[in-house]
Amino acid sequence: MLLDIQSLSHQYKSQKQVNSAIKSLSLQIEPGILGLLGPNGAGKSSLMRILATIAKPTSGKVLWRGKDIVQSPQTLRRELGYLPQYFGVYEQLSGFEFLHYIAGIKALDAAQANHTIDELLNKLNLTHAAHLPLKGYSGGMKQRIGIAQALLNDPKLLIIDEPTVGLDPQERSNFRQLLTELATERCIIFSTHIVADVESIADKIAIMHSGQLIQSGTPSTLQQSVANKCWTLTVNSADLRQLQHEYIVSHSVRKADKLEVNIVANHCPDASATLRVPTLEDAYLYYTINHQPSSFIARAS
Ligand SMILES: Nc1ncnc2c1ncn2[C@@H]1O[C@H](COP(=O)(O)OP(=O)(O)OP(=O)(O)O)[C@@H](O)[C@H]1O
Repeated sequence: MLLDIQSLSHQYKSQKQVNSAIKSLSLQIEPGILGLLGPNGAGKSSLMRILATIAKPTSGKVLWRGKDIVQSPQTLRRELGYLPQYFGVYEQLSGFEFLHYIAGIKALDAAQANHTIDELLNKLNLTHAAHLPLKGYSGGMKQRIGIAQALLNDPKLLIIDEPTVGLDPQERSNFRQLLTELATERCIIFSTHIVADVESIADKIAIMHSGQLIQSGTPSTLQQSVANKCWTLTVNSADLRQLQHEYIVSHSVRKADKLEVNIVANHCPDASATLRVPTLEDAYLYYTINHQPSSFIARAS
């Protein structure tokens, strides 16, 4: 296994309080795409910063190829690409200049960097804008420059934190396609609170809530684990609010003067409700709202 997270905890301490952002989290990560899902404040970015060797854990260990990343950060950094949640660029530089600047920081060989930058600009559809200042780039183009800088050293661990924020639907779709192409023989950790971003591309999903890992598994394992809890029900529009109060409503569609509502619940919500095929969104909502212990899937399967 490439990345082994062992009982990791992280606390932010201020004069007045201690905030536990990660609580005894263990996870083993193999090559492929890991979708790290969780609501705002779940601890995803804190975990990403530790994995990127920018922050040190309060306790626990992370091993990369068997080596502790706090004791030997360089072993990981040589093979790491990181796109943080808030990625700033020097707006007056062109895409080409910016990538050269980052290649310098990463101490890459200059001739090799030239070649790699050309390749990456081409792969990320940015060749046409390579010599234009970054201040004229769209959100999607800047995000692609962010990915390009993370890929400069051909990383074996690529960490991307909420990369699709600000992208339009076409750019999101292109971005997912790109990640699928990049996923062979490397670990990609993709953090997001948007299930649709990862459900079609992730090999494995990990769900965080309140600093804890509450579930992990393949998308289909997670979906199957809620198979007997996903119901469809047709109701009057006026009943929706009450249903939302009582149940997890994952989706609703207007059908003539009625509403077809998807509900996730442990028991049948109404005699007229029928079971339906579960989605990853159902599983995500079920676990984050109910906050089940991580042994649940093992018991359910
Ligand atoms: N620098 C900090 N100082 C104090 N508390 C922090 C700091 N950074 C994060 N936190 C807290 O740690 C917890 C986890 O935050 P984190 O940003 O890791 O979550 P997240 O899942 O990435 O959420 P988001 O998607 O909103 O960024 C939250 O309660 C947050 O307020």
